[in-house]
Amino acid sequence: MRTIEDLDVAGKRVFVRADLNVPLDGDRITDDGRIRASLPTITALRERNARVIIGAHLGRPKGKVDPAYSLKPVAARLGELLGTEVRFASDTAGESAQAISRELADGEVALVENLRFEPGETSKDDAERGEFADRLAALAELYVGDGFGAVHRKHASVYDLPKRLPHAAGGLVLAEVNVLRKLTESPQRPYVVVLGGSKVSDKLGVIDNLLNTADRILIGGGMAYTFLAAQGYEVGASLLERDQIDTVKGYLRRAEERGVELVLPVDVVAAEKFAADAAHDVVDVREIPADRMGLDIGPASAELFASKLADAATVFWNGPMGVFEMEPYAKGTRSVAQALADSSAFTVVGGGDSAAAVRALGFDEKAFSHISTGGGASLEYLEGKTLPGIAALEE
Ligand SMILES: Nc1ncnc2c1ncn2[C@@H]1O[C@H](COP(=O)(O)OP(=O)(O)O)[C@@H](O)[C@H]1O
Ligand SMILES: O=C(OP(=O)(O)O)[C@H](O)COP(=O)(O)O
Repeated sequence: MRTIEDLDVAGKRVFVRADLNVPLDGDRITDDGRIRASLPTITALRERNARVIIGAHLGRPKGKVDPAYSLKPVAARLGELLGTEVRFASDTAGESAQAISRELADGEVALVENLRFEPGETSKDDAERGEFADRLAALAELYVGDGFGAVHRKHASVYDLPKRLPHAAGGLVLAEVNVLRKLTESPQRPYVVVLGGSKVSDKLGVIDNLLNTADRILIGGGMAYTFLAAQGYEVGASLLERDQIDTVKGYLRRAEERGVELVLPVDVVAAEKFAADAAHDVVDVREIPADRMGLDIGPASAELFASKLADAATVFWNGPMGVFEMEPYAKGTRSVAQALADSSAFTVVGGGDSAAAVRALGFDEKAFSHISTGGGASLEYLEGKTLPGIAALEE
């Protein structure tokens, strides 16, 4: 892949696709890790007198303008971290973005509004995505792909735009790929993968391939309930991908055939509703009440998972074990993070929320070998898949 050193950026408008998908509480950014991770590339471009136009997404607004998903607070935080004003365009590629891109001086920085406000960004239709990519291409002369957390998405700004402009990979994408490559080439064994979180339908598919590479897979978080249901347990009101139960039964079978240990929770924290102050109890997975939802793994599961991590030589972890944002459901995530922090294994934590969780729970980033900005992106990279956002940069 070309790097920014290979581009002549001075005086040019450079569109940087970053991943600034940070957790928010209202308009307050609760973890700015992804913004910080984007700084080195932006700074390197500014130092070389580029005019930097950043494009990114926030959440999943589904092709419609929704003020709750505005990137405006992100522009403000980015400006604070860079120590310079970040001009904010109130649209993605419309009048506001065009005017700002024309006015930008060398070394200045702008951020356009949430790219997912446009249906063309995420469309499955090549022509619709292409049309939006054309409009984005008109904002700049060069493209830098640096949004590692979104490189697994075949989206206009990730996949189609670099086909329209001379392009290079940013430092973050290069750094992430360098670390993750170690896990795909010859991971030290035992190699343990820990999966959790809430993007269950997105991430279930990776298990198929992980069964070829991992020695042990621990499944917690919202991911666990489809597995528990596949084993015949009632999961009450917990997160469940009902139409994936048969697929998951296949994973359970194949894991056994291949000698891969698939470890599921044995107890969970079952709450009356999705709230910090809801009534909640630890229950055995065989006894989840019909009107309760599992919002964390229980203490016996936390201990079991820690024991399954103790002898690991390599660990990849994506997805919190519970709703760590609410204190009553943070213990499982804390205990997995502690097991990784105590381990002498090569440990990689990936994902926007997983990275935010280890920081929010007070862990020193240095306790882990690498904290990746991408969850789904890392998982798909580990599967050995060609990721659209990387393939486009390699062309
Ligand atoms: N049992 C659960 N039920 C519902 N949500 C959960 C559960 N466990 C974890 N979560 C949620 O999963 C979210 C993170 O999932 P995901 O986006 O897949 O992870 P990442 O961003 O690290 O890739 C967190 O906001 C967390 O609250
Ligand atoms: O948060 C992200 O991924 P992650 O939760 O897998 O780490 C990325 O910004 C991609 O977002 P998406 O999964 O809505 O495409």
